[in-house]
Amino acid sequence: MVKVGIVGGTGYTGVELLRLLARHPQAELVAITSRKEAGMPVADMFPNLRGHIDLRFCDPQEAGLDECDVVFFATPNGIAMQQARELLATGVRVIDLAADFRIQDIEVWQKWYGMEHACADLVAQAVYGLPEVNREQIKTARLIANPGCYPTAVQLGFLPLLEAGLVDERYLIADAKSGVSGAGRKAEVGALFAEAGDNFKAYAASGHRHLPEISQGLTRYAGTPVGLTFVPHLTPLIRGIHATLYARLTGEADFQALFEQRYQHEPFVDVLPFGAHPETRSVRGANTCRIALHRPQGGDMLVILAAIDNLVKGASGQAVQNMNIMFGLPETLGLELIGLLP
Ligand SMILES: NC(=O)C1=CN([C@@H]2O[C@H](COP(=O)(O)OP(=O)(O)OC[C@H]3O[C@@H](n4cnc5c(N)ncnc54)[C@H](OP(=O)(O)O)[C@@H]3O)[C@@H](O)[C@H]2O)C=CC1
Ligand SMILES: CC(=O)N[C@@H](CCC(=O)OP(=O)(O)O)C(=O)O
Repeated sequence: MVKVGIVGGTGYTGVELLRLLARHPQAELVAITSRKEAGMPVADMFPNLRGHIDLRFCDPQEAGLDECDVVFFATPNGIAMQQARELLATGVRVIDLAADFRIQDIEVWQKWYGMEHACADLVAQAVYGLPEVNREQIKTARLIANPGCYPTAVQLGFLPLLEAGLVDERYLIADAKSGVSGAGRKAEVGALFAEAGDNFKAYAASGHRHLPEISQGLTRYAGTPVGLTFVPHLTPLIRGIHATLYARLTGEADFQALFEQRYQHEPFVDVLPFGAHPETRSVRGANTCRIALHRPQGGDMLVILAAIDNLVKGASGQAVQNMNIMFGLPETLGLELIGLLP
């Protein structure tokens, strides 16, 4: 059994980790932290976990995290980087769901995240936890930078085209929409029902902190710097990300076959028939990314549609997928979930 600790058990990614790990046949939850709720039974806060988890939240300082095999940080940006070194030194493996270890260029990270990095040297050791590109490195990783939600959908959508060198990498467009749970569980006016319900808007159109993360990945797959326009939107959904991606073609190929072959052995990427429209509800609660291709009017633009659940393949499901790979477990263990439709 893999002994698991979770720092930040009361946020949306934290409770999603709990939902997945409670039923995971090889995971034993030993510590779940919350500073504000220390002492409270987990199932009192999250009634869906009644009968599945009988632990109480505990303070991070008293959690005994160094006795775990792996610790997930489901905390705001800037927390894992303060504790990772100590945990790694005691042999604990770390999976950070925040962005502390995602960007290799520390100056770029500091600019976008507005803080000084506490352990820049560890960033070089971290493996970016997108199994579809880094599976081999994840197997032996001690520190995983779990990808952001938008970056997961956008990178999986562009990946086969950039690897094949069939699009103009200077003018990529990612038009992405997220549900409100992407903003986390903290109280925020913009996430109130009366603000986000029955409304639709773009935000951070001039620059979102996921831009450097996505660009870093796409540049690697293309083998040359990419030009990306990324505009996120807030939709009145609770869960889900839908990305509409645009790329100008520079060569001809059977694009459908290209995507199907690239993802044929990937358990969590589903390439739909050409011309289909993936829906967020088809992946709600599932660790799946559904992708479909379109070529409007047979022109030279390829449109890729990608849908994920931001809390599952976009966060906690992917984190458990990474744990499975790190501990030599079947990659799909505890993750064979079907989307909740309707
Ligand atoms: N929501 C999403 O769709 C996605 C989120 N992420 C990332 O995952 C991380 C968690 O997100 P989310 O669950 O939405 O966040 P929330 O804001 O909902 O939850 C944050 C959790 O962290 C704990 N926490 C806050 N500050 C500290 C601290 N200083 N030390 C220890 N624990 C702390 C909180 O509990 P307490 O204050 O009681 O200790 C709480 O349990 C974030 O970095 C986010 O960017 C990544 C992909 C998708
Ligand atoms: C809808 C919404 O607000 N989404 C969040 C992104 C989700 C996320 O948590 O990503 P990180 O892990 O990289 O922080 C945002 O745009 O800030």
